[in-house]
Amino acid sequence: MKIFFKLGWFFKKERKRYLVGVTFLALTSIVNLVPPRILGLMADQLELGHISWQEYGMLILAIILAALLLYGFRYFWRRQIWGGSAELELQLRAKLFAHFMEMDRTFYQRHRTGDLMAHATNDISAVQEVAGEGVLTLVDSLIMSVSTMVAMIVFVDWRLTVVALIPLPFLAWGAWKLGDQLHDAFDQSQAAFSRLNNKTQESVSGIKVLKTFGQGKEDTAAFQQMTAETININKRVFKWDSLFDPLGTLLIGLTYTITIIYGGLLVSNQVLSIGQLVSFIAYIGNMVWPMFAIGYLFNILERGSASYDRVEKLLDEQPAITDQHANPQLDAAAINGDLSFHIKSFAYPDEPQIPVLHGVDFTLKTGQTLGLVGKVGAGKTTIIQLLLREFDQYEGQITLNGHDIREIPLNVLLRAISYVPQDNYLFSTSIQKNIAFSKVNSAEDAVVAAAKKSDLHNDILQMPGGYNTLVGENGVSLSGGQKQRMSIARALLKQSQLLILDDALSAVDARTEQAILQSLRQERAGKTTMIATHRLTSVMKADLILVLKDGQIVERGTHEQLLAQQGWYADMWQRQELEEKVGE
Ligand SMILES: Nc1ncnc2c1ncn2[C@@H]1O[C@H](COP(=O)(O)OP(=O)(O)OP(=O)(O)O)[C@@H](O)[C@H]1O
Repeated sequence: MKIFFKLGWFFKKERKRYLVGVTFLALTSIVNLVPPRILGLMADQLELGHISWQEYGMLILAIILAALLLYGFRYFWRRQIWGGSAELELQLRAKLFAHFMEMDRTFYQRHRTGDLMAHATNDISAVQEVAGEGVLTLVDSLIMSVSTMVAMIVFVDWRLTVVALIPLPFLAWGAWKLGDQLHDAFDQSQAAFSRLNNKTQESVSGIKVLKTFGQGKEDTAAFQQMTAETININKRVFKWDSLFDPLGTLLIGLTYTITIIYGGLLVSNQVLSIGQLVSFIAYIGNMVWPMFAIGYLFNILERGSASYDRVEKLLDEQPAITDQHANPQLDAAAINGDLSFHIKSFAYPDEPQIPVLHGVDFTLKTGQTLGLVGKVGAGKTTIIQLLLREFDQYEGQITLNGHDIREIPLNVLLRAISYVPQDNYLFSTSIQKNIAFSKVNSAEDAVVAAAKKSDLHNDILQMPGGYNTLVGENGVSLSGGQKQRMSIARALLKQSQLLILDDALSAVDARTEQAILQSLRQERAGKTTMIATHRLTSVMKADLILVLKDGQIVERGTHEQLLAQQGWYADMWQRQELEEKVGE
């Protein structure tokens, strides 16, 4: 029952809807008492043998009228209560999705995609059932059982009612015991479902890798094992359910037996008429559903409660990156490309004892280009991530136009930056929409211009539907180089103060790279650009090049200055030049 309190905020908000729904539900239960009473009256009249056709017709008419009323009442409560549960589903889903959007990347490192999907689907459905089926079952069974009991006492006999309903408390006891076990079992079952979801998601996403490594059989076996484990956990739920259902049947049977023995005795002693006994037996029929409903209700409520706890736990997680220190006065006009970066030390939150950056200091003026080079794992992407505010807990300060980036509202900061990451993501939609994603409602001309600047236009024209070709999961596959250039087109369309390319040209050939860099230089004149790369030709024209090693700047200068220093850069330059020549 706790779940009704947990969902108090929702029922309060939707109280009008639920009041109307519950009223019609109560009317339904009360009208349900009429047919058994009429049956009893008919039986009495038949026994006495003096029922007229007219009386008979009136009674049948009353039953038809009751049936029609029941139809109308059921329609109204269904509309209200099912509508309420759909509303809860909508609100919870919207809340969860907004939360997902707000969370930073550490949240996505803690929770896997399949797990989050399980929360957004299975758990929310279980909670939604509480507001629909749960409310219905609780109210209906309560009103129906109480009103039936009153009808049994008023229209038939209080002694028969007390004796016949003796088995009921045992059922309540069974349901209470069941509830205890179910909460725990459902919690484990939902967690197992999350794990299974994760496994499915990972296997489907990684299907190409699985197949190329010939791991299909092994993965299928691992999946089967996980499914078996999930089913075993679910069996605990079935076990408790299976123990309860036969108990209900047994106790109902007992009620009928008691009624026939004791009710028969009362009829033969002329305390009751045959008609009253017929009504009573029909009333027991009305009690069957509420009796079973207890177990069913506990099932819905415990399941909903376990799922709601899981959803709440997720919603309670706070993003580490917030606008807590933001100055709302700072808007896009306050930001330019003057960047200063002073990081004394930074470590990733999951490995706080290992500093990844130390003593990284540099400044860039609007319009300048920065090159970040260095070995794999040197810290290039980490520098970019700090600028994008993916992590905040560093010692030092990063400023844009003199404002600490933590004081710039996050949406203003991110709008001022175009970022081309190492791994590209394509949405399942057209090429046009994939490019225009960075600036929705862009004119077609602007999209084409961005594609031309990133040397993608001719490739697109050769695709079956041109700019309308579908890409992503449901569409054609693009080559690695095409994906990278699409990502660059996206970033260029945004025309922001700062453009960051993180190893964004690694999959294109040297000639294409130079063509793109050339158009970038024209496009980005007067704006700041950062290029992290392994290919030194990408940064040779940069105003400042930083060579990173183990999170520290080991060399800095222009291309010519670095060549003159005869260090890692000069060495790498020679090697890459040689490789190029050998390649040719
Ligand atoms: N999320 C993370 N949590 C913990 N450590 C991380 C995380 N991301 C990166 N690292 C570590 O930080 C160091 C710097 O990584 P980073 O990705 O910045 O290097 P990089 O120079 O961009 O490398 P690459 O050229 O391969 O892209 C590496 O040792 C890496 O293992």
